[in-house]
Amino acid sequence: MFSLAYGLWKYIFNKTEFHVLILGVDKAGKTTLLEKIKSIYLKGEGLTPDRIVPTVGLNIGRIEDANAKLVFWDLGGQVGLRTIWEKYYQEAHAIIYVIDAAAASSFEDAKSALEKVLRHEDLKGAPLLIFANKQDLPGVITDEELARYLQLKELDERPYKFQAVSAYDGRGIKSGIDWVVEQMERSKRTEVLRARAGLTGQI
Ligand SMILES: Nc1nc2c(ncn2[C@@H]2O[C@H](COP(=O)(O)OP(=O)(O)OP(=O)(O)O)[C@@H](O)[C@H]2O)c(=O)[nH]1
Ligand SMILES: [Mg+2]
Repeated sequence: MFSLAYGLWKYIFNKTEFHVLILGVDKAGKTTLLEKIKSIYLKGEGLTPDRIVPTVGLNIGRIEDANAKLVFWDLGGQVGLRTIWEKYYQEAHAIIYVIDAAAASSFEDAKSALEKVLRHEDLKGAPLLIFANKQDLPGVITDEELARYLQLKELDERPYKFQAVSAYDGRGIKSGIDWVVEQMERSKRTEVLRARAGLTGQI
């Protein structure tokens, strides 16, 4: 009886856990964003930009919002480290792709790396949030301009959104996260990952 009641309690009150993969070329601002996300959602935790170094391994961040637990995986974007990205694809519910909107010289690299990500079978149907980062800098391009520049046909195969953000002042981050949570909650891919894990509401 107790286990039945406990099972029901867990079913009702346990929040779904989602895995969000943060990708993008080196210096796009992924780790700075992750630390800003932590400081927004965990009230005060999170490193300041001056303490962040280029990522070689994996940074993990965990937050909770009203309905969901989110686990962020932030990987290194240097060319030699991008082969590691695909090891995380199968388990990811969604992708946040970060672009330095102030560095026109990085756009081509960012575009071709994103094309490769979107072509990968293991990410089929995963919602994609594209952050046009560094909006606090002069001369940045907007999220709409970035969308026009990228023009990827692979985008049509999944829910996607462009969002202007700054990992320094935090603008745009919360509405981006709200969007990605909503997408993951209703995503067919979430059902597939859940079925694979063989657990209800536990992936
Ligand atoms: N002005 C400004 N600078 C930023 C912003 N986000 C990141 N930066 C700076 O951009 C540089 C790279 O930031 P990182 O967070 O290390 O970039 P990354 O994408 O994690 O880089 P890798 O780990 O090498 O892949 C650092 O000097 C950051 O302080 C932002 O929103 N505004
Ligand atoms: Mg990093």
